[in-house]
Amino acid sequence: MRLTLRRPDDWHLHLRDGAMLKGVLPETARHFARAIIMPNLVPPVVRGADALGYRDRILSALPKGMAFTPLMTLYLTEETDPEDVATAHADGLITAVKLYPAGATTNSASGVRDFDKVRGVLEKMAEIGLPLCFHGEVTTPEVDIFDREAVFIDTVLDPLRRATPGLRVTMEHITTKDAVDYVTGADGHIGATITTHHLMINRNHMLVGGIRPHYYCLPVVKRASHQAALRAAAISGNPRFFLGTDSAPHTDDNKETSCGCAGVFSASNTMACLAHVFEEEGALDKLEGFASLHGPAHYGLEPNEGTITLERSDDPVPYPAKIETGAGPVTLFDPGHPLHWRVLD
Ligand SMILES: NC(=O)N[C@@H](CC(=O)O)C(=O)O
Ligand SMILES: [Zn+2]
Ligand SMILES: [Zn+2]
Repeated sequence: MRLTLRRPDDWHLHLRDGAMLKGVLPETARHFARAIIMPNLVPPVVRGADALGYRDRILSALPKGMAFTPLMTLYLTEETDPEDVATAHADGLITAVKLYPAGATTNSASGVRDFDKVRGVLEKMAEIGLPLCFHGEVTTPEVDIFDREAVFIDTVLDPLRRATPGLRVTMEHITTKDAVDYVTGADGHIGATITTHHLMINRNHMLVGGIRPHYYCLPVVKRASHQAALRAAAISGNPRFFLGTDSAPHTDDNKETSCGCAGVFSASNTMACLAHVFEEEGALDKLEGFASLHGPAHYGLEPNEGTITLERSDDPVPYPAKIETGAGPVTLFDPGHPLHWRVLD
């Protein structure tokens, strides 16, 4: 069986920099035409000039003959200048601004502690129609890590949206039924990305029978009922839900250790995984909307002209356990069962 789709985009991607960038970029560019590039480098991509430099480094790292458009973002800090953001937007340099609550995830130390301090930037963004992407978890020490997304919705997101009418928002890598329900029911311009791995695993996969560091990411995978809600949203055809892989490479050294980094690297086999999920759900006809159409519509862009074709075989399709990068080996997401789909060249 074959399935042809508009060429997909990845609306949440970490490419890092230097040797890691060189190693992981082809894995995404092989299947995806565009991606929203996360700005959580060290130091982060804060000003328009930083985004310009980073975009150049990405394009220089792209192997000859591959086509790929990085859609750049700025990392919101309490010092971000609304005018710098507006200029970067007017120059066509950035597609969104990314909000990390300080301390919520990998390289988020320069993020926002006091939301009043970014009010001016958010108002400017609402005025010029520039979307805000955010990592939606509170960092309050007393709040259980499995509850941090749901508490963020009630205590940060909803008040922030009410205080900034017209702000276009993307809730990144949603992991709960609470988020699905909020995004489904909210007024105004709102969308949510869902990762490949949150559709395929829940916390039992990470913790039963041994701890699997390559399944550890943030927001952490939740119980099976939340996974089911994410699957239902992904196959619903609701244009508010679309693919953001959150493919987030860390070297094996940094994952397989007593205090491992958060992040799942899934760029290479994401499309095979998604075909598996949508087939399992009897919803292969909804995959194109999720991976290729809803994201561009949310960001006000045209879908890609090109296509990719997926092919199903009865025999499992092999894929590498890890990729070698100049920064070290990076383990690829393994859903824990065979995959039968491949993207044809
Ligand atoms: N998702 C993750 O677990 N990690 C991401 C950061 C993020 O997207 O929160 C990373 O940069 O490694
Ligand atoms: Zn995040
Ligand atoms: Zn991410």
